[in-house]
Parts: sequence; C-alpha cells; structure tokens
Amino acid sequence: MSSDGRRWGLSEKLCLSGRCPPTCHNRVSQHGVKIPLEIFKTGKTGWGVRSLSSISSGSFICEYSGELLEDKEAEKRQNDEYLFDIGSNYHDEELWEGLKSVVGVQSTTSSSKTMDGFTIDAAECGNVGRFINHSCSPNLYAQNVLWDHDDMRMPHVMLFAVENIPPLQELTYHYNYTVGQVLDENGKEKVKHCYCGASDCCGRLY
Ligand SMILES: C[S@@+](CC[C@H](N)C(=O)[O-])C[C@H]1O[C@@H](n2cnc3c(N)ncnc32)[C@H](O)[C@@H]1O
Repeated sequence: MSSDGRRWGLSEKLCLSGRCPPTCHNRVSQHGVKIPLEIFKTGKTGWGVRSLSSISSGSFICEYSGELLEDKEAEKRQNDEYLFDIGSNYHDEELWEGLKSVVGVQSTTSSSKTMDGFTIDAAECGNVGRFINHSCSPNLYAQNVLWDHDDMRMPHVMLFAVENIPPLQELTYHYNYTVGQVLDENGKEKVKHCYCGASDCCGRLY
C-alpha cells in the first residue's frame, strides 16, 4: 500500500507542543480501538474487517501497526501482502515550516528531498488493521499522524471513516497503488486483480 495522496493530521500536529491535555479531542487516535471490530471471511478477498456497531463519519478506526522497515529492506521481503509504504512524497515543506513557528518543534529532517522512505510490514506482527482490504470506493482513509515524536519519515498510519458506515459493512481503504508500479525481483511488472466489487473498480490493485 502506498501513502500517496494522504495528508498529515494537521490538528494532531498542533498537539506536538505537548501543551494540550490527554482529553484533547485532537488526540482521537491515541487511545486505541474503540469500535467493536470483527475479522470475517469475505467472498473473494480473504479475511476482511467489519464493525458490529454503526460508525460515524470521521471516527478513528485503528492504526496500521507492524514492523517498521526502511524501504530497501521491505523490498527484500518475500511476502508483500502486508506491506504499507509510508512514502515520503506527502511531505509538505511549506506546511511544516508554518507549523514549526506555531508549535515550536523542529523537524528531524531538513528537506523532503533528503527523506528516506519507510514501510510498515504487518506480515509477522500487527493488529486488526492488517486484515482491512482495498476498495476502489473505500469507506476509510489513511492519515499520517505524529504524536510521540517529530520524525516525519515515520508517522503513525491511522485509519478513519470517510462516511457514516452501517453495522456489518466491510471496512476498506484505497491502497493507492499505481498500476505498473510494483515490479518483481527481475524488474517485471506484477499484476494483482482487484475484487472489491465497486461499480468504478479499475480491475487491478497494481
Ligand atoms: C493487508 S492484506 C488484507 C487482508 C487479507 N485479505 C487477508 O486475508 O489477510 C492485503 C491483501 O489482501 C488481498 N486483497 C485486499 N483487497 C483486495 C481486493 N480489493 N482485491 C483482491 N485482493 C485483495 C490481497 O491479496 C492483498 O495483498
């Protein structure tokens, strides 16, 4: 999965100053999973996740947890099914410069151009987030959140509801792959067909 298109959690970044209390509403993703999530067997995409209760738009669902790897280490992994590429091209230098003056924190990186990419691998260790499938018409989105350190290369990846979601509807987010982007060890294009079933499904994850 790739992070292209995701944006930083602006309001949570303001809490980097550490001046807000633990009850601050901007800390919604720091208190763990609050929604009763169920892992279930889907028709075509293996295990998936749904909620036993209704979810309000904007609610925090869960973190995508796993082993944090440098991209070059992740590329060597045989099993790429649970990789989440945090990426580095979401970095918004102008936004960060503005925030630094507001919250008085320093980025540990000087420029987006020098940032190394990181990937989360949930194959061996992870949480419920590793079972959430891709959809071309998703009801969740992934957002980068910084709260316990200020290294922008390795944010927490948090999943939030895009809309009100009724009970038992499968939870999905867009993996943000580009078709043709994933290559095998010989440089040959890898193909993974998409079975999300959305009317606007493009037919491929990558
Ligand atoms: C992070 S795992 C999601 C959980 C997975 N379904 C399982 O059973 O563990 C990602 C993998 O699930 C499958 N998958 C997820 N969404 C899919 C989709 N829309 N179409 C086809 N396969 C999908 C792919 O094999 C993908 O590499």
